[in-house]
Amino acid sequence: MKLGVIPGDGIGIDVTAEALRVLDAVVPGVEKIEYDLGAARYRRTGEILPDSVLHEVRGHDAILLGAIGDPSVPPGVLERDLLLRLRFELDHYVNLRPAKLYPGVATPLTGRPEIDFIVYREGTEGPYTGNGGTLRRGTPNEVATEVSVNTAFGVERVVRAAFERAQSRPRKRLTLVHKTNVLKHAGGLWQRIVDAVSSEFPEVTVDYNHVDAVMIHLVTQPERYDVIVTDNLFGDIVTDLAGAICGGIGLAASANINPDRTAPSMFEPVHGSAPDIAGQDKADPTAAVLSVALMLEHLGDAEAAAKIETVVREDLARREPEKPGGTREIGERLAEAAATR
Ligand SMILES: NC(=O)C1=CN([C@@H]2O[C@H](COP(=O)(O)OP(=O)(O)OC[C@H]3O[C@@H](n4cnc5c(N)ncnc54)[C@H](O)[C@@H]3O)[C@@H](O)[C@H]2O)C=CC1
Ligand SMILES: CC(C)CC(=O)C(=O)O
Repeated sequence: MKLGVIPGDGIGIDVTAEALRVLDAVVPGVEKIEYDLGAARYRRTGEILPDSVLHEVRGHDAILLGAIGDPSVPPGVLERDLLLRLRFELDHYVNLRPAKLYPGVATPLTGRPEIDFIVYREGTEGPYTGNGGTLRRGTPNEVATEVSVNTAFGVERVVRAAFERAQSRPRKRLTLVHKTNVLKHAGGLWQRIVDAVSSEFPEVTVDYNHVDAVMIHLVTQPERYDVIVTDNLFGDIVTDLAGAICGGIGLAASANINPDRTAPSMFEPVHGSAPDIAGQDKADPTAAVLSVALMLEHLGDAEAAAKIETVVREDLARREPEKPGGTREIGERLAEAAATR
């Protein structure tokens, strides 16, 4: 396996080191090429993602990414031209984000809700494409537009992938999340495509929730969800809340998948670069470690993926909520447990 590694910025660097420690313990000998991309390179050279690097990255079996974004760089520059460019150029149209409450993990919700759902977030369209513009900038009459791009092709392929996943899960339930009561053009397209594709999956129960209602249901009845399919922006927001109810954003893993395998898929935690705790041994590396498990599963090594998930599950069950350990300590614990399994 040839792995491209982009630690990126802030805690991306901290958690990636621990994710690789665990990978090495489970699958020794993986060839890793590390890329110096992110704020440091940008400050030093002005480069964000040179075409030559993008070309090289394409040749890997998978990419492991930490996080992108740094306060020393104007907001969005690296996020758009590095992270989103990778997702778009490598056609990561499924952003798969599992939300699972592991036994023993404290949730801010009352009781012991059952939480085990997966979000299929469209990854190449929506309002993240940069379409739009500004008129009369800096004047009282300034106009700003941010266009949400939704193509029938792009929506259908992620909807189909979500149905296939729902079909394979015991509950076989798929929820479209959108805002069709207001966003009639894009929402209408999503709804029509879900309706059309549903006829191919008669065993899957389909329903629909407005995204604002999902914010309520995730807190009051998270067990109602099995597979959620939604657009790029709604999926980004829904999965931060999903992380928070499952014990914290430091546990939330994510996979940017190119299901057609025309380019490598990219695995990264849901969280960002967290400059407030970067370099302080405070970041929980578990999300990055679980992202490695998603990567191994995608690459066909289900046994190694299951081993990582088991080790994480056992560690979470034993962790003291007030003293989970530092970034390195958690990484070492997980790697040691994985190596001796
Ligand atoms: N995929 C990516 O690379 C993403 C990058 N970003 C970028 O990251 C930077 C910071 O963004 P924020 O909005 O602050 O989001 P963030 O996810 O970096 O941090 C939000 C809060 O969660 C905490 N947190 C995050 N990860 C944690 C971990 N592993 N362990 C413990 N606590 C953790 C942080 O300390 C902070 O209080 C920005 O530049 C943003 O654009 C944001 C989200 C995703
Ligand atoms: C471009 C990213 C900063 C957006 C984000 O939060 C994400 O997609 O995970």
